[in-house]
Parts: sequence; structure tokens; C-alpha cells
Amino acid sequence: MTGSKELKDGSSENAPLVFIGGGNMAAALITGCVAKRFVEKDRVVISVRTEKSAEKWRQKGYVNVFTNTLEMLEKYPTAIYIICVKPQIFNEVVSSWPVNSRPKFIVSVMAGVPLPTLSAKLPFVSGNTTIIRMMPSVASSIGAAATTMCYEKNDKIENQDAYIKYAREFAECIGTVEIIPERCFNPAMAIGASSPAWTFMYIESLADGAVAQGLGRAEAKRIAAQAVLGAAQMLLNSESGFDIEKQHFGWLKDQVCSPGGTTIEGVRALEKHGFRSAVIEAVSAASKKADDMAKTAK
Ligand SMILES: NC(=O)C1=CN([C@@H]2O[C@H](COP(=O)(O)OP(=O)(O)OC[C@H]3O[C@@H](n4cnc5c(N)ncnc54)[C@H](OP(=O)(O)O)[C@@H]3O)[C@@H](O)[C@H]2O)C=CC1
Ligand SMILES: O=C(O)[C@@H]1CCC=N1
Repeated sequence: MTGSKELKDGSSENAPLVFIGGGNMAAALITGCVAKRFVEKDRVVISVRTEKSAEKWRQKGYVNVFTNTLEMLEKYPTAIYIICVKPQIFNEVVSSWPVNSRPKFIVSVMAGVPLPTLSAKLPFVSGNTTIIRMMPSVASSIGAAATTMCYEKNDKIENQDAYIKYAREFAECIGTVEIIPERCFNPAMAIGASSPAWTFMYIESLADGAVAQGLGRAEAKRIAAQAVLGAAQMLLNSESGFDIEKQHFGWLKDQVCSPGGTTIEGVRALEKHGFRSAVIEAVSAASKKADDMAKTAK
């Protein structure tokens, strides 16, 4: 992507990207899409709660930074709004939205707040507002997120296709995107957005294991991270001979496990300690937590 992206729908042309919440996720999204020149810094608008966070953004060269969300939303009545606060803060954001506001396009990255809750709680949302749920990850900052997206198609909304296309391009600029039905959103969130934390733990554990056997910490960290990256790339890059659509992951695993060799001993140890089961339970726990959050968010 070479130039700043515009939403060509007439009213929202050149619309700024307004981020409600400027924490970890907003930082990853903004860093990623500014690096790809999807948007220029001066078209990014951010609200945070504290002056300390506002100052951090200003020091990074962002000038449109607010500590009062109502004030920001009043100043930017036409924009692409991206809700990046914690789900628990959503009600506070709702009450910060000017009552006469008529937003056309809202993206929410909040876990556990479903589309029907978003439209029910945002009082000004009319049949003419497109709401998209997006679940990116911290890897957005380097253009490597596995984002999922869902929305309700409504042919009565003028230019809705343009909003959906814009959201898709936004997601593509921070990594890959899968459009999925909302009923699958929480398990997808677990593996796309939560799993980086678990993968960091896995890589840390690999390094710890090698350090325990005498390898230096710095080398262990680099080797472990690169090994995981290489394995993931083999799954995604068909030049490895692997076809992700047709083949089982075990095919590649088996290529590493020499009969009577070292790796299969590690496989045996992992199975003995419930490795796969632990991972499956982690996905299930995160997904169920989002289900519970959705019930209380109503
Ligand atoms: N972290 C992740 O990996 C992912 C997070 N998400 C979702 O992103 C959302 C944000 O998470 P994350 O960035 O990690 O959280 P953070 O706690 O890092 O950031 C929350 C931000 O919201 C700001 N804030 C609090 N209250 C208000 C308010 N009333 N108006 C405007 N801003 C406010 C905070 O300001 P201040 O800094 O001043 O306190 C802070 O900048 C969550 O809903 C989460 O589910 C989705 C995918 C991945
Ligand atoms: O932990 C969370 O709730 C958020 C959503 C996915 C990743 N982080």
C-alpha cells in the first residue's frame, strides 16, 4: 500500500480514523496501519482516559489526542470510529457519545460484546449504521495479525459495501483477515487474538528448557522464536511441500520425528504431560469466557 486510504462514499471521504481508547490494541493497530501508509498520522484521532497516555501519543507525533471522549466525538461527527476500550468500559463510552450523533460506520475490537449488544446499546445507531466486529491481535503492529471479522449485511444501508471493503482493507494492512459468522467469533478470537500470549509462553518455555541444559539465554530466545516462526511459515507457505487445505499437520510433524530419534521422545513427553489437551482447554476457556462476557454485556 503506497498512499493514505480514503473511504470514497461521499459524506465520509477522507474521514479520520477515530480510536476510542488508546491502549495496547489501539497502539498495535495504529502502528501497523500508519507504517503501511493506510492512514497518515494527522488523520488519526485518539481518546484515552489519562493525561499520561495522551502525552505518550503526542510524543509519538499524534496531535489529535483527547482525554475527553465526548469532546472528541463532538469535534469529529463524521469519522470511522474504532472502539478500542476494555469491554467493561463500553457503557462509559456509550454515555460519552453525543445524543445527536449519527455515525455511519463503527468498528469494535472489544472481546465479548456481540453485534446485537453493540447496536442495542449505542442509542443513536440507526438502520443506516454499519457495525463491524473485528478481532485483530498485537501482531497488527508489524502487519502480522490473523484478524477475524463479522457483520450483518443490510442491503438497505447506503454504501454498506464500501464500508465493508474499507474494513477488509484495513484488516489486510495489519495482516490476514477471515470473514466468519458471529457464532464462531469467540473460538476464532481465542486462536487469533489470545493465542499470541500462549505462544509467547510456549517460546519462553522452549528457551527455559534449553537454558536449563546450559544454553545461553539470549541464544535460546532467538533460536526458540525463529524455530516457531519457521514452523508456522512451513504450514502457510506451500513451497514447503505442505498444502494447508488438504494435508494434516501431522504429516510435517512426522518428517521431524526420526524413528528411534530425539524428537519422538519429546512428543512422548508432551503427550504424557497433556500438551495438546492443555492447548485445547485454553482455547475452550478463552472462548467460553467471551461467551460469559457476552451474557453480562447485554
Ligand atoms: N490486547 C490485545 O491483544 C487485544 C485486545 N482486544 C480488545 O481491545 C480492547 C482494548 O484492549 P487493550 O488495548 O489491551 O486495553 P488497554 O487497557 O491497554 O487500553 C484501554 C484504553 O482505553 C482507554 N480508556 C479507558 N476509558 C476510556 C474512556 N472512557 N474513553 C476513552 N478511552 C478510555 C485507556 O486510557 P488510559 O491509557 O489513559 O488508561 C486505554 O488507553 C479490549 O476490548 C480487548 O478485548 C482485541 C484483540 C486483542
Ligand atoms: O484478553 C483479552 O480479553 C483480549 C481479547 C483477545 C486478546 N486480548
